[in-house]
Amino acid sequence: MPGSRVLIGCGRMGQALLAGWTARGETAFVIDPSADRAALAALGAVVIDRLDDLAAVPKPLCVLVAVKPADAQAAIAGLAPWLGPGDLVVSVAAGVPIAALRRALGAAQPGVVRAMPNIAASAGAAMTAAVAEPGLDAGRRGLCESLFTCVGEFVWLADEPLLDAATAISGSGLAYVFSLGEQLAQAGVALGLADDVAARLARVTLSGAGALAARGEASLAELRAQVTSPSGTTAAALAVLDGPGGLGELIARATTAAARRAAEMTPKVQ
Ligand SMILES: NC(=O)C1=CN([C@@H]2O[C@H](COP(=O)(O)OP(=O)(O)OC[C@H]3O[C@@H](n4cnc5c(N)ncnc54)[C@H](O)[C@@H]3O)[C@@H](O)[C@H]2O)C=CC1
Ligand SMILES: O=C(O)[C@@H]1CCC=N1
Repeated sequence: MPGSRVLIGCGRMGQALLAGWTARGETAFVIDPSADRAALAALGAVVIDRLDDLAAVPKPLCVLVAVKPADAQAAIAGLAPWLGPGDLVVSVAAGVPIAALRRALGAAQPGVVRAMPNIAASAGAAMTAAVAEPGLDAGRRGLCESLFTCVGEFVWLADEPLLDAATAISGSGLAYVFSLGEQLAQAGVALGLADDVAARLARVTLSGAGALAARGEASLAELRAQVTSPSGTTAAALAVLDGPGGLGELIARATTAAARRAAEMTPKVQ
């Protein structure tokens, strides 16, 4: 890529993305006061201590903002003096709208994208959804896609409010699946299995389901049907899960709460 990648905020999400970039041979400049210099050097990343040092970084800049939502505007505002019309700012901060990012940029006029990846980026298995400002050119759209396709799959969404839905489904969704695994392990213990055996059965079942789903050869409904013998054990369990107050209802309530929370966070960061 011509120009330079700059990562602001190298915590859980930033590090996962950075590892994907550097594995592809991309160099990146990292701004994070808590940066683990040795770990970043091992990845081939360059830590920037003073924003003034950005003056020497080859342009155009492609800036990925991965700080907490409450820190996003301040982090971007600090960078604004070094940003121009040919640059790109991509924020993964949940609930921080493009308008708030644009306000923080002031007179600087880089292209702006808001994206929602997930932490499976650290395993090269992320799902990222994103919305670009209207008019963003194809070159920078492609550049944005490349930030995320090296760690998983990517989709553009038509409207910014849909990002709250994506946050509720794929951004946070891994945690629901892990929670399901925890519940399975606890249920195994209740049925008489030793703790470690129950935990192993649950973990490998989760990863097995993920592996089958990742093949993409069958829909999730088809995969479920393959496990479900008529009048068998799985059918007995699914009758409970599909019943009143069951999994469908719980997931609908949980994802509605997540999407609502993403929308609630918005005014606090403007
Ligand atoms: N953790 C997850 O599963 C996902 C997180 N996100 C978003 O990613 C963002 C980061 O989340 P995490 O990585 O989980 O948080 P984190 O707390 O692990 O990392 C945030 C990092 O930002 C650094 N930081 C704070 N202020 C800064 C500043 N002004 N300049 C440079 N660095 C600064 C901190 O030192 C820290 O290392 C959040 O906005 C979150 O909404 C999005 C999708 C999934
Ligand atoms: O919980 C959060 O706010 C972030 C956004 C999506 C996943 N983690």
